[in-house]
Amino acid sequence: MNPDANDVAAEHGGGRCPVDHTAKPAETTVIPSSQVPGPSLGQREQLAQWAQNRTAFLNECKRLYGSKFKLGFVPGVEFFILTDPDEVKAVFQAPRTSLHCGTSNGALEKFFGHTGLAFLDEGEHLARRKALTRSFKGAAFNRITEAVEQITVDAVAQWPRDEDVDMHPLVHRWAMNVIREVVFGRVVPSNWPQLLDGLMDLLEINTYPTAMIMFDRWSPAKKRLMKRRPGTGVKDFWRNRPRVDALIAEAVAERLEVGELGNDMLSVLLGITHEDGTTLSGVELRDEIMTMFVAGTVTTVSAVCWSIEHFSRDPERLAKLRAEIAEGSSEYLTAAAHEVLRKNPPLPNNLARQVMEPIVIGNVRYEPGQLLVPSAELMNNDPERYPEPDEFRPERFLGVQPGQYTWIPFGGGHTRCMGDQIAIHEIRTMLRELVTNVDFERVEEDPAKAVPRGPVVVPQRGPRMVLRPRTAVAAGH
Ligand code: HEM
Repeated sequence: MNPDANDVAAEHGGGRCPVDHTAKPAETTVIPSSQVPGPSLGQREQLAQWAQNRTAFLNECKRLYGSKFKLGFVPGVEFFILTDPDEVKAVFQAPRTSLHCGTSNGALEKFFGHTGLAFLDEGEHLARRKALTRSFKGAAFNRITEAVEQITVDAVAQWPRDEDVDMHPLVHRWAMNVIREVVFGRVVPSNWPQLLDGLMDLLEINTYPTAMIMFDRWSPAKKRLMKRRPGTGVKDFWRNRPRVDALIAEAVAERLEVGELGNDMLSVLLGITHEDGTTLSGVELRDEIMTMFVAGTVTTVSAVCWSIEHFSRDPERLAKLRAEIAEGSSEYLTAAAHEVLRKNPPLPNNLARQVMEPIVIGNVRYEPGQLLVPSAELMNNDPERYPEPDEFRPERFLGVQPGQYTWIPFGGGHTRCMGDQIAIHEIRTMLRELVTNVDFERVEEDPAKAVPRGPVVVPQRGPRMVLRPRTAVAAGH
């Protein structure tokens, strides 16, 4: 039996805990998930509303139905959107056998295959994640964060000045170079320029609505048909994927020849053995490497682009950020990174967990096959927690750590983003380098609309900017 909290407090010489832990929790009636409210609109209409203005649709559902509601915009799939921090915590802490994460990542299968970390569950996920931790923490983390500084200085120095540019591809190439460091470390493959171009071409599919369709699962006949259909990006995707696969295989073969192993991800992957003693296959290596190049870039790029969007529209806060940086402090910079991830979580509603065995969360019993979705978008923008949530206001996070179950851009539990600290470092480093060296001149007056780009949400058209060089005096050199 667990010791009573009061006994523990007394044993450690503390006063009595003000909460009576012996009190029985109030009886709650467990209801079946069929009783969770939700719009009575048909599937097509829900999908149309989601596609037309997802944020408004979700906010309206929350207003009408409360902190959790049911949506059914995909035939045969019931989504339960959750926004109560206790219920979100219960989802993140649920046993691995009750809720699966991997099985609900189908739309990304076309990039990652299904043997990478994001697709694994239960024991396989645990083992892979444990092995990979060495390439994210400790000495590896220090190596990566040091490299991010140089990669960022080099990138910003090369970005065009005094011309109208779309920031997205520039930021994306920079983020790819960071993940190159995570994956390959100091032994950069000799085909990296080709691999970088191939990855950028492959991810162009994210600019089409097709990106979130599971077209990998189409029949060969449908694949042939869709390849001929213009404006879907599918043909180019299928042309680019084997090219990228071959370049990754070449890079792996080169590493095996060089034989140098360290704490980079490829080294760690090459050292993994399955229970039967076999090492990871070429497909498994590819899937894991692709997981990093997709999961670790599209998200960070979204956050950096939103940071540029917000600061380019807010001269006062930009001046405040610059003043702080000039003083050698970084509290406001960190608060800005937290705020951008609050206001514009790159993955607004992508934390789906599939119910594998009946589970009670809150007062609801969910059934196998249903999808539980903690909504980062709704939670991070709750006006009771974050007054005037539409305002970009880094001050909210000055001296305040974001809550583990109320600020969830990185998800949570055993599948919480592995690159969260790297991502925060990237956002901070890029923001600092940019605001120190350039002035932003907006090409478009109006605030950028939030538009989907594959799994993430980004500012429409980039944002587009003219980067004006700051004079040495203005930059504080
Ligand atoms: C702002 C940037 C980023 C955001 C918002 C973000 C967000 C997320 C989210 C929401 C998840 C799913 C978490 C869950 O299911 O609970 C995830 C998973 C993951 N992310 Fe990130 N991510 C970012 C950057 C990165 C970076 C830079 C890397 C790699 C260096 C990375 C690697 C991963 C991996 C490997 C997973 C799968 C974890 C697992 O299944 O165990 N992410 N990320």
